[in-house]
Amino acid sequence: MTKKTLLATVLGERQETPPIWIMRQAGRYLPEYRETRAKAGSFLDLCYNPELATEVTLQPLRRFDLDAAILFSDILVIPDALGQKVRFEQGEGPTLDPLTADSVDRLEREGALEHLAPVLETVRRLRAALSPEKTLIGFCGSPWTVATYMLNGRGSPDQWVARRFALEHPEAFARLMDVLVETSVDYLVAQLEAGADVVQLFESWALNLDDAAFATQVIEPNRRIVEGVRARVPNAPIIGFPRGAAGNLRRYAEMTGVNALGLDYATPLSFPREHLPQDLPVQGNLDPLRLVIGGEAMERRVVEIKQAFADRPHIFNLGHGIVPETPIAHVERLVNLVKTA
Ligand SMILES: Cc1c2[nH]c(c1CCC(=O)O)Cc1[nH]c(c(CCC(=O)O)c1C)Cc1[nH]c(c(CCC(=O)O)c1C)Cc1[nH]c(c(C)c1CCC(=O)O)C2
Repeated sequence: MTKKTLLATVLGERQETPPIWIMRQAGRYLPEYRETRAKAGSFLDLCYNPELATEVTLQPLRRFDLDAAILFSDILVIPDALGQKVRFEQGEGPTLDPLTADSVDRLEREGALEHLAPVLETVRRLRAALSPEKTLIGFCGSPWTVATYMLNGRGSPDQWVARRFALEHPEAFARLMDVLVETSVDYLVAQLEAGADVVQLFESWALNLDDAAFATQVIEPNRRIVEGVRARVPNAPIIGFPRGAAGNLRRYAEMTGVNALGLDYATPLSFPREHLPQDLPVQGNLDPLRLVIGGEAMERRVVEIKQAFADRPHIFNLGHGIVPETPIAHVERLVNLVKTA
């Protein structure tokens, strides 16, 4: 049997050479993505089109020797499936009609999974198309991160509206977390049943929270998702990526029970050695800006990251998503360096 090295690493096996994938590896830095994207209509039309979503998921693997494919979709398909319609206007981030304390109870859980059926069809097609040594990664947004968009109606640098809502309307906020936890569990279980090997929880806005808010808004919902998924898919392999968690990283890993911990690029390379269990797999954490610049700025750091995490299971990745201005040649060089240096 052919081994999936990335899956094995999530499960705790250290590799001589770290496996690699790149957050947002299918995207606008690839001309073939922009071409397929133009055919699809809106961005969400692309997410809900199994044929085109399968195609863009596979595009980066045709160019680079990556060890995993990540399902092409978005974290905001969840609010869209719950009846809070999401729009992606050209050249802007996502917009939604903001949720209020009253409208939380009007979210429609029933039928949410049916709405997501095309995404699950994409997972099945990917499973069939991928060669057996490639790991297929499914994902969802973590409830707090998804809630920041649902409550504010768009991205915001400090998540002010959502942080305020959580403290001012704790009961409505708890009901919102319940809906998101339950829907996310159903969605991730369905992805695993459709053929995903691993799922990642994207908690992109785990920053700006005091440790009490971090416990209720980040740790507890993520813990409930891990528990809920594993109740139906025993030992499901899960990567948690709490971006910006900083001093809360260790507690996040311990209390949620994720198999592997995604590190953002602000996490010091000494952090795992000083603060995390020796056997905990980590993922990360090159600054995407170094991939844009390339040359020494990138190459030295890649070697440092590999050395710093060489004593434990390590999945090489960026510390956040790849950006559209990234030169393709730099991605080629990165993958080469990770595999050989
Ligand atoms: C916060 C968040 C979102 N989406 C996601 C997050 C968490 C990760 C992170 O923090 O980056 C996750 C995401 N979004 C996308 C993927 C696909 C899988 C992958 O290749 O990693 C994944 C895993 C595609 C996408 N999602 C989006 C694009 C670009 C849209 C386009 O092609 O026009 C892609 C390829 C759009 C999107 N989607 C979102 C925003 C804020 C934006 C606009 C910003 C931007 O344009 O880059 C919400």
